[in-house]
Amino acid sequence: MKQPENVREIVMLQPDYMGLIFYEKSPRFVAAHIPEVASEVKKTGVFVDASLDFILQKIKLYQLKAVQLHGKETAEFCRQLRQKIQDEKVEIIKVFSVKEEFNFNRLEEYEGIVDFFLFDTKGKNKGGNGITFNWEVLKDYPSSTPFFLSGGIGLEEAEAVKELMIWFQKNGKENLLYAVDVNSKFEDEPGLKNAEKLRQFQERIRRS
Ligand SMILES: O=C(O)c1ccccc1N[C@@H]1O[C@H](COP(=O)(O)O)[C@@H](O)[C@H]1O
Repeated sequence: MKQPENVREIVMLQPDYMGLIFYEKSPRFVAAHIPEVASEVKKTGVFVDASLDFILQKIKLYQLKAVQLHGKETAEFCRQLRQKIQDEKVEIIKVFSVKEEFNFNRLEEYEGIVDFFLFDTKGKNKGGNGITFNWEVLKDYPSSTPFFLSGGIGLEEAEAVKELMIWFQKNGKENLLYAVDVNSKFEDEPGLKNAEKLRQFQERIRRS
């Protein structure tokens, strides 16, 4: 999200999280003022290999409730960030890019430091590539840290998302697939979300 009026419109849909991208090379880079949003909507800063100071500054300025680390941030970096924000209730979401396969051993050193993992598709850009990955790999997810599903999710993927949610429920892992992260497939232009498409998506994935 980056346009004030669009933020107001999308908040009405009561998303759990709302992403603000603080990566200058992104067409979604937040340069404008972002209006206050209801406290239930967690404003999430998306960063790519940013410095600790830069992240801390944005947390304060935008009252961020979560940070999404979308670069090559190490576990040690996440630990330092956690230490700096331990008095504020700011969640840390660490992103991993996936294509056909994924080595889940990579998560181990982040366990207990970050709140969530997020799986996005490996692509030519750091994020916002608009392409899905092979979600079958997630059925081998070995961790107890909940994760966000991301990467190229649009209205056409609603049924497949629901099937995956049901699979996790049926296999006693209902708390692991914690959230579904959508981005470019719901835009009229980069950074401008289409409220009607998002409403339809919510309706489709929430329908039991
Ligand atoms: O969207 C961007 O421009 C972006 C730039 C740098 C890092 C992350 C970015 N977006 C994140 O990418 C994923 C997937 O997006 P999409 O659905 O494939 O468009 C999502 O987490 C965005 O927050």
